[in-house]
Amino acid sequence: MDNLELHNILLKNYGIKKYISPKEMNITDNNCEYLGIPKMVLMENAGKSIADEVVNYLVKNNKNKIFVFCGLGNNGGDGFVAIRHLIGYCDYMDKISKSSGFIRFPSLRSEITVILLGKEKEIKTYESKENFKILKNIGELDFRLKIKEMACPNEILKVIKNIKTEKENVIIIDAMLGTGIKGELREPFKTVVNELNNLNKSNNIKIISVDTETKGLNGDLIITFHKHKLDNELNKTNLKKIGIPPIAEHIVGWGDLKALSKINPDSHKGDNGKVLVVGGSKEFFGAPILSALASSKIVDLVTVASVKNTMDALRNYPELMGYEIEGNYFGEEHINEIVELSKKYNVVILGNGLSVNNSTKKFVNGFLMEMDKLNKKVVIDADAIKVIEYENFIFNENFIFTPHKKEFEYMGLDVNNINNIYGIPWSSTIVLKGKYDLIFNKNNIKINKTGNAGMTVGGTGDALCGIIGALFCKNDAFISGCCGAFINGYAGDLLLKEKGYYYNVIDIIDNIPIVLALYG
Ligand SMILES: NC(=O)C1=CN([C@@H]2O[C@H](COP(=O)(O)OP(=O)(O)OC[C@H]3O[C@@H](n4cnc5c(N)ncnc54)[C@H](O)[C@@H]3O)[C@@H](O)[C@H]2O)[C@H](O)CC1
Ligand SMILES: [K+]
Repeated sequence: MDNLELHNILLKNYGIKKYISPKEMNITDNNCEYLGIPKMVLMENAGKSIADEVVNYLVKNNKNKIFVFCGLGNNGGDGFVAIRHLIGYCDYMDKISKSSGFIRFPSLRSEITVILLGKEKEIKTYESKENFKILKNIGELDFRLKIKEMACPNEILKVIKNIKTEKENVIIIDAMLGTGIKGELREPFKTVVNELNNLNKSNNIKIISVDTETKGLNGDLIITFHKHKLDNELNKTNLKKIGIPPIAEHIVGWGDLKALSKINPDSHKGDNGKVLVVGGSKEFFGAPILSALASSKIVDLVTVASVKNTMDALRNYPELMGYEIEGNYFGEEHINEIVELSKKYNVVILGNGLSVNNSTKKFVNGFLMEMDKLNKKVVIDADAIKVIEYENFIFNENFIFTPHKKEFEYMGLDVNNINNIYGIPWSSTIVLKGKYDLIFNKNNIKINKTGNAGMTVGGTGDALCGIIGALFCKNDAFISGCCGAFINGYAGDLLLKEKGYYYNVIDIIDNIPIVLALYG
């Protein structure tokens, strides 16, 4: 069974998530674009679904004045689209004679007032800017559409005071903030939310929120998209599908890379990650160096702990540091010193070129026991996977395994006998390599399609570990596994375009910064 089939089978086992976090929604949104669905299309679908719901509300409750408070992000953009569709329900005549053969639409007899809480030039995204421009084009000619750009709380207070005096029935649409909110509410949003909450006491006013209620707002109805958001009260939320395919939540794309923690410009040496690579042996002295080179493209400090042969080879790489152990293989006698050494690093990458024998078996099992106690983040690859005694092994959430199919079977998990994968018991993250990489743990599963046949060249697994280990310094295991697989494969895809299949792992490693610059 290939990983694509396995993914489809396992997906059923994960079931459908009812809620989605803002971070997951953002990743999904961006991965829709990766799948080829423009954000503009999603915004159009979202805005139309708002308008349809508002019109229903209008007809049922005979409301006919609308005030839309819009933010500067895509929540505001949804608001702009909704207004355009609401105008589309308008007609120029108050009465429509039967003979004219017009179908009776719920006509909005009076105006729609749009309050942009800022200046047009402050609107953040392309799709939002474009939709605001369209509204201005319409507003110039259709006097029922009044557009105001306001940032000063006092000006806004005047508008809200006028709403208070309205005799007619009013709908207020909250398109201020959605899933992009960060931290405590800033002005002028804070004033608006407080005033709208006071306003909402009168029964001729109803408040409808786009996607989520702006923090602190207590409205009457929320129209949310694609999946329920954790903060929304379900009993006043209508869920609208806007054309996001389920796979958008399960494909690894640039949306995942955009969600990686960013380098802090004021950081000091070591703040952006320190990786310790524990691997190598008399025969296989190069593998840990490849892993370390890949990590060194992303983090500040990388040290290779290994045997003399590796140290000799390491001299050619001044960007890497070395820690030499006695003997030709890691053994029980090395556990304490490497545990001590590991305390200075954020992540340990274990296994590349370690060799499979009794000595390394004792080292790996004893060392991982200590890593579990220290809650240390470890990427476990290749020979380390082969020597772990799984029967009483603790798969904790700080471990990432990077097996190919054969190594996966060492873990007692045969892809052709998936029953023992169902109900995955562990918190650890697995990156199951293949034509399609599967990244999964007990909560999530994603599939990565970057990469090509040129990646069969030696060392690409070592490079993958290095990337994952580096990302793991500042990110959680699942997103590190996903992005590591994406970056490694995408680096290979760039080379395929440039050189055909004839590239090696050093070419891949050199391409890591290019992929991160493109999407990170
Ligand atoms: N996910 C989807 O499939 C779709 C989502 N859409 C809508 O997009 C918003 C999320 O848009 P985003 O631009 O990421 O964020 P917001 O518009 O919610 O807010 C960003 C905006 O707000 C400012 N801001 C952030 N924090 C604060 C704060 N504490 N106080 C004041 N201002 C704040 C920030 O500077 C930005 O200007 C989602 O909810 C949906 O409505 C798509 O349009 C349709 C598909
Ligand atoms: K909102």
